Amino acid sequence: MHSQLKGRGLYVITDGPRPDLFEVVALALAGGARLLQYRDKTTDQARRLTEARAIRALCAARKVPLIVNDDVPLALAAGAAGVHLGEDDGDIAAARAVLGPEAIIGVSCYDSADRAHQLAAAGADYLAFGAFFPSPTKPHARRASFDLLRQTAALGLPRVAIGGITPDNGGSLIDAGADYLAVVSAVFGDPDVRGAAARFTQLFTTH
Ligand SMILES: Cc1ncc(COP(=O)(O)OP(=O)(O)O)c(N)n1
Ligand SMILES: Cc1ncsc1CCOP(=O)(O)O
Repeated sequence: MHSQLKGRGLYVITDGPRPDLFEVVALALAGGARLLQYRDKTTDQARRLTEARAIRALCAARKVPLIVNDDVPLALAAGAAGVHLGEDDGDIAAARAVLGPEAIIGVSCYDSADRAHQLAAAGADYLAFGAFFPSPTKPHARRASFDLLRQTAALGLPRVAIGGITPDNGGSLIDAGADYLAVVSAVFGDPDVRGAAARFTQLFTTH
């Protein structure tokens, strides 16, 4: 188990540019987020690097690992703790060769226990499953069942749940075995970002 992933908690994910990006990231961290992913699908590489570096500094102040979505070169250039890879984002060995043995490499397993087993054997540091609920951020995301969390417990890796997670439904995923709840809209779409993050954080004390 990667030393920076031993706990449980809220994993917040940004969703593209916004004028108050640094402010809302700081508020999510103040609300107790334990992992932060920089996710920006635009092609403005210069802005993406500037933002990722600034967010890395915010994360460092709270000792929260920064994960970059999709983009290994950006993760390296920004000094991020790691990268999140989906099925179109290259393999774990290639990312590890660039980012080094200490990097956190997380992977999307979608709705597949087989994929989770393969990627665990290939050296993934965490396994993400979902979407568990309809996602406002990614409405066409594949749907996953709660059983997947139970079926993959024996792999011994942190399991991340994603997709339409709210403070009201998140507890059920923790009860089913999720170590981290990955959230975009229910944190960054809430007018009270810090309060929303704190409600998720609180779930891990009651579940
Ligand atoms: C924690 C976490 N889980 C799943 C995803 C989705 O990754 P991917 O399948 O690559 O899809 P995009 O994020 O690229 O739309 C994620 N980013 N983070
Ligand atoms: C990136 C991603 N992959 C599956 S669902 C999702 C988006 C999650 O966002 P939200 O928390 O708003 O449903």
